Amino acid sequence: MSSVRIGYGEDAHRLEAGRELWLGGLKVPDAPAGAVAHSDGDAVLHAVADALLSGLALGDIGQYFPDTDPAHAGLDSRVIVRRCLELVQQRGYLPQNVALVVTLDRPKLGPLRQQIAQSVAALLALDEGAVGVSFKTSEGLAPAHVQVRVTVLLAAHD
Ligand SMILES: Nc1ccn([C@@H]2O[C@H](COP(=O)(O)O)[C@@H](O)[C@H]2O)c(=O)n1
Ligand SMILES: C[C@@]1(CO)OP(=O)(O)OP(=O)(O)OC[C@H]1O
Repeated sequence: MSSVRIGYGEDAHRLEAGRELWLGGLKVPDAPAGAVAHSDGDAVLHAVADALLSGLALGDIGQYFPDTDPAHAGLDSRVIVRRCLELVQQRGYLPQNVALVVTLDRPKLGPLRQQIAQSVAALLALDEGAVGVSFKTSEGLAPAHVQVRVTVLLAAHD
């Protein structure tokens, strides 16, 4: 197998008023709506986890954490990322850097950029500078929707 691999993941959730919005392991303050999901609905962490798995062709998070399993109701998505990282490490690989893009109309996430980068970096044992975080609006095309796309570079370790 090659010594470097690229992983790609994405996730989307419908947003509904009265729910919490979690992104990258952080609860977004004053969010007008949060994700409708079986777990905590953290689309950043779900996309990161899928990117880790896809880099080594290990499937996707639904196979490891089925949304039909009541045991996963309200699940803290950091648990999903930790498990996926473990699977990658067991195969001799470590993430090198992550690039993630969140598409969300409201609220503005710019003030949370550093905290999200730090949180994702800590989960993956990376420096904050190895996690690039971009935000986009949908330009009003999908106001009740959060979408996240993530790439990750994996490299074989000794
Ligand atoms: N939830 C969001 C969405 C976007 N931003 C920032 O706004 C700028 C413009 O975004 P466009 O989609 O209009 O290109 C850009 O700098 C984003 O970082 C944000 O902070 N929060
Ligand atoms: C996380 C899981 C499991 O609780 O469910 P959801 O929170 O609904 O999220 P989704 O992005 O649809 O991923 C599937 C499942 O693995």
